[in-house]
Amino acid sequence: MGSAGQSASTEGRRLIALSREHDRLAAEARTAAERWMIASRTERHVAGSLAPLAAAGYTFLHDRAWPGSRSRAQIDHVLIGPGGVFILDTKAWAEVTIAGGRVFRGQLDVTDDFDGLADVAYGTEAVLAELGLAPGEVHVVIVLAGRDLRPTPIGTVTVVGERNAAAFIHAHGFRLTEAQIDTVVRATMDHFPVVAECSQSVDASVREPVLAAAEPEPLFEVEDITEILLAGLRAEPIEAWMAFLHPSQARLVRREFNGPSRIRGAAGTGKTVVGLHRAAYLARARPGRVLVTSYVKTLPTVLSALMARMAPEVGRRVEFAGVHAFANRLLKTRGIAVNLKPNEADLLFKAVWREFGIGGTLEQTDPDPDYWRDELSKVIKGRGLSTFEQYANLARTGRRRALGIDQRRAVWRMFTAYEKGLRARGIHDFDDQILLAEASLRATPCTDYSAVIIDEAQDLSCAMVRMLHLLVGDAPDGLTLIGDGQQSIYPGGFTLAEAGINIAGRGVVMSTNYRNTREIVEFAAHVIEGDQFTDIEGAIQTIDGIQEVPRTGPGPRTARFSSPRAHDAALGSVVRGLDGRWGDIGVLCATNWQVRDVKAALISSGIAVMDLAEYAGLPTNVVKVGTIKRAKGLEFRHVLVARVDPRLVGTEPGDDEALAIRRRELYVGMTRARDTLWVGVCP
Ligand SMILES: Nc1ncnc2c1ncn2[C@@H]1O[C@H](COP(=O)(O)OP(=O)(O)OP(=O)(O)O)[C@@H](O)[C@H]1O
Repeated sequence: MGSAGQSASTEGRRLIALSREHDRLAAEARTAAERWMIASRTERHVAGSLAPLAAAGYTFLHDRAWPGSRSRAQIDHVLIGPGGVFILDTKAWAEVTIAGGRVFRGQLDVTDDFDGLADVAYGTEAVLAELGLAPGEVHVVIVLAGRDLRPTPIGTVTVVGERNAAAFIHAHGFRLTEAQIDTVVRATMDHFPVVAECSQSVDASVREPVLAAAEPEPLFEVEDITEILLAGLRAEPIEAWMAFLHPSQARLVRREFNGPSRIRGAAGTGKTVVGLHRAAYLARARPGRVLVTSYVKTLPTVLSALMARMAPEVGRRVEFAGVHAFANRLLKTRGIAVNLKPNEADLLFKAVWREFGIGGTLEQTDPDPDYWRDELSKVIKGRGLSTFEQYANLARTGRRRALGIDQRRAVWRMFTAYEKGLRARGIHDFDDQILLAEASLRATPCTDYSAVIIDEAQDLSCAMVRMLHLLVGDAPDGLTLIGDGQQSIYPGGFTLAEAGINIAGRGVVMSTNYRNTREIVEFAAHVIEGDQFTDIEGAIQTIDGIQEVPRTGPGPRTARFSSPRAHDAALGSVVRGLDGRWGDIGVLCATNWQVRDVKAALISSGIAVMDLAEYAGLPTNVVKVGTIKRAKGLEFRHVLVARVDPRLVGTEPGDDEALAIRRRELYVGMTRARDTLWVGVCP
């Protein structure tokens, strides 16, 4: 009996413990169920709020698996449409505040909770870059359910209220074509698989519950939806390359370089396009500013306008400045006085040339004072040489006249007299400005920049490259040099080794020409055929690889005139004979005075013109006229290269450096043309 009573009591206790365990599990399941129900209601509601986007061409993927994860974590929505790819996570958070770039839920800082999604976006970018999608087209959006909150960027994600989400997405405009959307949708479906239904069997029988149909009120009226759809239409149109690249370009945009790198390639191979995307990518991916710079002072303005359309969200994180403007600003902020007087410096040079050049060994070697001005500016000051020994031993890469020790002594005498003259007058030239900036950065480093991208790097002096290198040093992905030695139009070349920069194993060559037609590429290549030049990588180069040129068009035309007057008189009718808008036409000359004459000729035949010096990349319906130097890096549908010296076309290239540089300049002018090229030759 004793033992029977005992076993009954044990069984009783066991059942009580079991029922308690059931209660605990049931409570847990109820809490979990509530969470899921809230999440599901929230997600469904948010999905409803986004529904107007379907009419605007968006495809919705709901409840997708977290890529590469076995957990049950889900991505609420992935939207793919004309504005790009949007990875959405919905949050039904009650008390949310955003302050100082952080997100708080009540007192709790939850900003770091978004890191996982940022990683998902990073992985998605990599997968879609294989198709050519530019990395900036993948966005992470945190939607706060039921809330009204304007889009607020937090690191690489954007937090937005449910009410504002659809308009925010559609305001990205029409960046992808239907065919591109289809391609991206297919790859995105593979990348974010469907969540496998979880089939936990439930050992319980319950009465079918009767649920009240308590769906929340709709968030939008018809007017709201119309407004959302209009937002997309109002977005600025973009160029094809702003959202979709060639896969090799998209890969290069994201490529990690463990130190300074160089992107090389002939005109029109998309180097600047990659540079711009890379600037935006680096600005998004890391703290600090990104500097995009170039020798041509108008180019950064144009690139900045392109960036504003391509990736408005990176905003002020990417800074565009000509290399002189950058040095000027740096010195100003640091309170270093520069008394820049280029005209007075020119007069001073003329005086020292009269005293030390004319009638001596230098004039015998080359009677052109400009050659010696370049020797001082590009060879000596462009490198910041400070002792005669340095100059005596210098290789003088790319200079056409070999100088013996006596000639070098004579140059050095002229140089020291010039420097003394500058100091006596208390003035600086442009080279001083760079050298001062370099010295200042050496003494007091600047840590504001995480990356520097130099476009048309072949045109910078050695000291300029050294100064820019000091901003980022050899940091991974810090310095990117973009350029083409074939387009080098300033004398006094140097090698990167001289500038203390090592790019071993980090040089990339681009070889597909996206800008010009095959006819234009072949025609322009003819001008520089056999041209040998020393590239900043140090090797003597001829033509940069075989270019693939997918586009074809009409053959370029050459018109020969007996005088500049006859040439200018014909220009008006050539311009009128071109189809399309005047804004698509660029008329390019070698010198400023040719520009002045050509502008006058066009104006007198009733054609509206604008000087390239004032051009800021905005579409205007006027013909752009300017020097080829100003047109560096730019492009026009139709290009008229005007007043071309007959010596530059048709004859064999000699070993004359000045002529070789002018031929390269002509080549640069010709390769600005996308579709048609006209070349006016006159003595
Ligand atoms: N993936 C692409 N798809 C379509 N067009 C492209 C693509 N990449 C570049 N382009 C076009 O080619 C043009 C030339 O590109 P970009 O200006 O980057 O060349 P570049 O190599 O810097 O030329 P340059 O050395 O002459 O300045 C661009 O303006 C753009 O119109």
